[in-house]
Amino acid sequence: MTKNTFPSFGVLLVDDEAPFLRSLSMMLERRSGINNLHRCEDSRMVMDILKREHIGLVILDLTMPHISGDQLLEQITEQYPEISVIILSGLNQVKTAVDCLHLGAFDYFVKTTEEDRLVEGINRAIQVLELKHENQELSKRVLNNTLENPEVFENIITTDKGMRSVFQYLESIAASQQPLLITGESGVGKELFAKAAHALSKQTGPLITVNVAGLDDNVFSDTLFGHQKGAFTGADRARPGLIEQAAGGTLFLDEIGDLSMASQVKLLRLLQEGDYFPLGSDKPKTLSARVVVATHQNLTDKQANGEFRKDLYYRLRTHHVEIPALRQRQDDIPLLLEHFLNEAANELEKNKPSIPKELLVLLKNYNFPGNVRELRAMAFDAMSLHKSRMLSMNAFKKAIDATSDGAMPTVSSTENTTQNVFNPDEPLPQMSEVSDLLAQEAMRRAEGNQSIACSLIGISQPALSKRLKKMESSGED
Ligand SMILES: Nc1ncnc2c1ncn2[C@@H]1O[C@H](COP(=O)(O)OP(=O)(O)OP(=O)(O)O)[C@@H](O)[C@H]1O
Repeated sequence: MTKNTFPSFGVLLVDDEAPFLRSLSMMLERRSGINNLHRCEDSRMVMDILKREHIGLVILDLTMPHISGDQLLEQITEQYPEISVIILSGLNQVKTAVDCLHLGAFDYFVKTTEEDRLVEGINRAIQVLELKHENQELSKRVLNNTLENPEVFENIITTDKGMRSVFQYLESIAASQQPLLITGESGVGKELFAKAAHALSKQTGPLITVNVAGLDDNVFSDTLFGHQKGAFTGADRARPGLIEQAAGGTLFLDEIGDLSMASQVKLLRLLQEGDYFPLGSDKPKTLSARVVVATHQNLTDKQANGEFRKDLYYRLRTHHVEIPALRQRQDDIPLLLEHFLNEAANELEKNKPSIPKELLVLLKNYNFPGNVRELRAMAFDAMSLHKSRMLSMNAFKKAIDATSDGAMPTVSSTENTTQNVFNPDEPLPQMSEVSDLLAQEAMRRAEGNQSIACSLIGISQPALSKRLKKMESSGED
C-alpha cells in the first residue's frame, strides 16, 4: 500500500525518555496518521535538527538534562517564529503552563492528559499551521500572479481571472490532507478540477471516483468500506472498498449533495476519526486518501432545509472552490468553441470550419444552463452536420430554441423586476416607448444582427424591422 507524508512539514518530538518518545510517536501515527515524525532524546541536538530539517511543529518536554524545555522554547520562538511548539510536560502547574504560553507556546498539555484531548490539540495545531502555510502560498501566488504547475491545468480552457484564482488556490492547498469541496452548476468542469487537485497533490496513489447519487446506504457502505467474507448473504469472499483502493491518493465523491442522511453520518465519522470498519469486521482500517467532493447543488440551502448535515458541511468545506458558470465568463466562449470544434473535427476526420462572427454573438447572448458540457455538445452536433467551409449556425440555433430557459433572464424570471425597471415615483412609460427601448437594447446586445435580436426578445424579424424603421423615421422628423 502506498503512503504519503503527513503533514507536509515535519513534527519533532523531544523528550529524554526513549520509551515515552516511542509510544507517543506510535500513538500519533495510529490516531492522527502523522508519519512525518522526527524523534530527539538529546535536547542539545534540537537546534541542529531545526536547521537541517523542514520542521513545522515541535512537541517538547520541559524537564530535560542539558538544556531545559523552556530554554529551548525561547530559542525556537526567537529563531524560528514560524514553528509552533506544544509543551508536553510532567508538571501539572498552572503557572508553568501560563509562562510557556507567554513565551510563545501554541498549547500546553500534561503527560497524563487524556489521549483524546492530546490528539485533538495536536491535530488542531497541524490544521492551524497548514492554513497558515496555505495562506502564505496563496498570497504569494496571487501577488506574483504565478502558477507553479501550469501543465496541471492544461485541459481546462479559460482566460477568466476568477478561474485563474481557483487554479492558484488549488496550488496553495495542494499538500493539504483536509477535504476539498468543489461546487458549481452542472457542466462547469468540476470533475476536471478534481483531477487537477489530485495531480497537484503529487500523491503516489490513484484517483478513485464514485458518483454517490442514488446509492442507498448499504451500497454506499459496501462500495466505500468493503466487506469481510460472510458479512452478508452472498459475500462469499472479502472485498476491499474504494477507500482502500484510493490509498495514498484521492477519493473523489461526486454528487455529494445527493448523499442519503444515513450515509452522511458515516462519511462524517470517516472524516473525523480517519478510520472505518469494513462491513462485518471489528478491525478498523485507516483512511489514507485525500477526500475531494463535488456537487451542483446548493449545500447551504440543503443544510438550512435539514437535508444535509451541518457538521458534515462544515467539515467538507475546509477548502472550498466555486467554479463560475459559463455565462459569468463569456470571454471563455470563443476559446472553448474553437477547442471543441478542433476536437470534433479530429474525431470526425473533417476539416476545421471557419466560425461566423454572428455565431459568437448568438452564443454570448445565450444563458448556457448546461454550461461547458452544453457548448461541447452543440459544437460536436454542428460538426457532425457540417459540410461547407463556413460553419452553419443552424445546429446552435436549434439547440438554443429547444432549451426553454435558454434565453438570458427574462423580465418575469427576475425577482422584484418591476421595482428595478420602473421607478415607483415616476409615471409609467407608454407601451410603445418600452417596446422601442427593448428593440434598441436587443440590437445592441446582438451587435446589430436582427435575426439574433429577434430571438432575444421573442418577436418576428418583420416586426422588429418595422419597429426599427419606424424609430428611424420618427428620429428624422
Ligand atoms: N474549461 C474547460 N475546458 C475544457 N473542457 C471543459 C471545461 N469545462 C468543462 N469541460 C468539459 O465539459 C464536460 C463537462 O465537465 P465536467 O463533467 O467536469 O462537469 P461537472 O461540473 O463535473 O458536471 P456535473 O455537475 O454534471 O457532474 C466535460 O466533457 C469536460 O471535459
